[in-house]
Amino acid sequence: MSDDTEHMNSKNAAPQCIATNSPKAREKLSLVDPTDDQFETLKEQLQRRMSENRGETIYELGVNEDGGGNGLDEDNYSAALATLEALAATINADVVELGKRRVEKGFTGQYLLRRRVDDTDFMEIRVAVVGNVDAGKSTLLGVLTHGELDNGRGYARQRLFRHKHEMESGRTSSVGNDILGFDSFGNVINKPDHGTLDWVRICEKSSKIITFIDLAGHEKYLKTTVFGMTGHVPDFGMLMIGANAGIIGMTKEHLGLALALSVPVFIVVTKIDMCPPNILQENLKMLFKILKSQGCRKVPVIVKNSDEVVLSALNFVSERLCPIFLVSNVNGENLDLLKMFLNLLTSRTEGNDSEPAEFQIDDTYSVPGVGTVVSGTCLRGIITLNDNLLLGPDAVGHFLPVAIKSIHRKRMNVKHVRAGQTASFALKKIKRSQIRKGMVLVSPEINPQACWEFEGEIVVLHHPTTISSRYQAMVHCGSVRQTASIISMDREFLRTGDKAIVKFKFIKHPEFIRPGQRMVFREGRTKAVGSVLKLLFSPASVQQRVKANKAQNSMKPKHPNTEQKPKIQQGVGEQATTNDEHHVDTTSTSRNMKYSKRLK
Ligand SMILES: Nc1nc2c(ncn2[C@@H]2O[C@H](COP(=O)(O)OP(=O)(O)OP(=O)(O)O)[C@@H](O)[C@H]2O)c(=O)[nH]1
Repeated sequence: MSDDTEHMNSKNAAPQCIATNSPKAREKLSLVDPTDDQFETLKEQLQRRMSENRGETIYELGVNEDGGGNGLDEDNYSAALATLEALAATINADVVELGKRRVEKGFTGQYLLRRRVDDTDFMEIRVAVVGNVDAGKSTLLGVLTHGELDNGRGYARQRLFRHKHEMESGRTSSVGNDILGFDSFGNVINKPDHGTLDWVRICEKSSKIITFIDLAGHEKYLKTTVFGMTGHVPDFGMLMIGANAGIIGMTKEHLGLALALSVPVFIVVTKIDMCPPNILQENLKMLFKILKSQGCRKVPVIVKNSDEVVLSALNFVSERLCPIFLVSNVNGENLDLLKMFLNLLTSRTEGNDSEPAEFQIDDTYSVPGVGTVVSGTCLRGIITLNDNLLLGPDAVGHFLPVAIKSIHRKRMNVKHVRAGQTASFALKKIKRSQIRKGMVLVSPEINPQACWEFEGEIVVLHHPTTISSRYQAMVHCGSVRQTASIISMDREFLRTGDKAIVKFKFIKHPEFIRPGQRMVFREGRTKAVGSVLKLLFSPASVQQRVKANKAQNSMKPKHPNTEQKPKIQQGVGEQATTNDEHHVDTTSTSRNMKYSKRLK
C-alpha cells in the first residue's frame, strides 16, 4: 500500500464520512441473516441515511465500525448482499458494486445504493472548475460531457465556447455551465446528437447531475471567477493544473480562493501524455508541498485505482483530504477514475423543506414570449410553482411581491426546486430592469431586511501598502457584488497578514446578506477574505438615508416600473459616492452623469 492510501485510511482524514456512510457492526451482523424485526430496523436506518445523503449512500460489507475488518466468507457475503438488495428494493433504489476484495477471512466490498427518481427529479452537485489559462479546463469538460477525446489542439473545447471572442482567442471569459448526468447505476447519460447535448433528455434520464461551473483562467477575468465561486454556490472546486506547466499564474490564487470560501477542492493534473516524467514528478512535489503547507493544511492523495476513488469520495467532504487525478484528455488515461469520483460526490447543502425559502439570483434574462427570467440557487426551503415570494432589495431596500410563473431546472420544466438546487424562474409582472444580480427571492415569512452597513471579520491576504478607513473595494458575498467602503475598524491600519473586525458600508444600494456568510473583499491584487459577523441598522444612519432617499426620489425622473411598487419592507437609501481614489464604478458613474444631464 502506498503512503497516499495510508493517509486515506487515517482517522483524521475521514471522521465524518465514515461515521455517516459506513454501517455499524451490528448492521453488518444482521445483514447476513436478519430477523423480520431486524430487517425493519435496517430499512429505517437505510431510509434515514438515504435522506441524509440526498437519495444515496455507500454500504460496506465485511467491515466493522473503524473501517477495518476480516471480511465475510463466501456464503455469508452472498447472504449479506442479498439482504442489501432486498432492502434497496423496498425503497426503490439500485445497488451497484463499487469494489470487492479478498481479505484475511473472506471478502469485503462497497456498494452504492442510489434511489431511482422520476424523470423530473435528479440530485445536483455543482463543481467550480478553476485553474490557470491553458490548464485544459474547457477541454476536460468537452471530453467529459461529449464523450470524445481531444486532439491536443483544442478540438474538445470548441463545443463549450459561448462568446465569439472566446472562439477566436480560445479563452474562457464567462461563467459557463456544462452538465454530466449519471443514472442510478452510475452510467454516464450524456450522448451528444450531432455534437449537441439535449439537456432535457439528460435530466429526464439522470439520477444525478454534475453541473460544472467553468470559470475563466486568465487574471483579467478574476472578477468573474470570484463571482462564480461565491455567487454560484459550488459544492466543490476542481482545480486544474497542466502537468508540464505546473503551479503557475492564477493556480495559487484560485486554490486560495477556494480555501477562503471553505469549498473542498480536488485536483486534476492534465496533459500527462505530453509531460516528461521528471517534470511531472517535480511539479507534483511542488503541489504536495503547497497543499501540505500551513496555509492549506490538506492531505494530498494521488488516486490510482477504483478502491482509492471510493475511499477518497467517502472521505473528501471532511475537507482536509485533497484527491489528485493525473489524466490525459488526449489518450483518456485515468478519466474513468475521475468520472467514478464525480459519480460518488454528494451535495454539501443540507435540505430541509420546512424552512422558509431563500433563493439567490445570479443572472437575469428577458425571454421573448416568456418575459423576465431569473436564474440562481435555492439556498433554503422549497419553492413551488405559483408561490408568492418577495423580490429585493431594490435600490432603496424595498422588497416587492412576485409570483413564480414557471420553473426550469437545467432547461426542464419542473414544479419545485429545493435547497442546494439551481433553477430559473419566469416572474409575473416584473421588468428585467427591476432586477439585478445579488437580489434574492425569499418567503414573506423571513421578513427580509436590506442592510447598508455590516460588520465583518477579515484577513488581508495581500495589499501592497496599508489599508485604512475610507478604503473602498468590491465585496463578494453570495451573489452580492458591490463596492463597499470601510467606515471603521478595530485598528488604525491593516497590512498583509493582518486580521481585523471591520465595519463596511455599501456605496450604491443596500443588500440582503446574512451573518456567517463567507466574503471576499478585493480590488486589483488587493485581497481580503473573511465572513459577515453582523448586520448594522443604526437609527441615525437609517434617518439620514431616508432623507437622502426622499431628496433623491424627488430629483429623479419617475420610472414607470418603480412608480407603483407596493412597499412591503421599509428600507433606507443612499446616493452612490464615487469620490474615493480606490473606486470608480463606471456603471453608476455613467448612470449618474446621464441623470444629471437630463436634470440640467
Ligand atoms: N496533449 C494534451 N493536450 C491537452 C490536454 N488537455 C488540454 N490540452 C490542450 O491544451 C490547450 C488548452 O486547453 P483549454 O481547455 O483551452 O485550457 P483552459 O484551461 O480551458 O484555458 P482557459 O479557457 O483560457 O482558461 C488546448 O489546445 C487543448 O487541446 C491533454 O490532456 N493532453
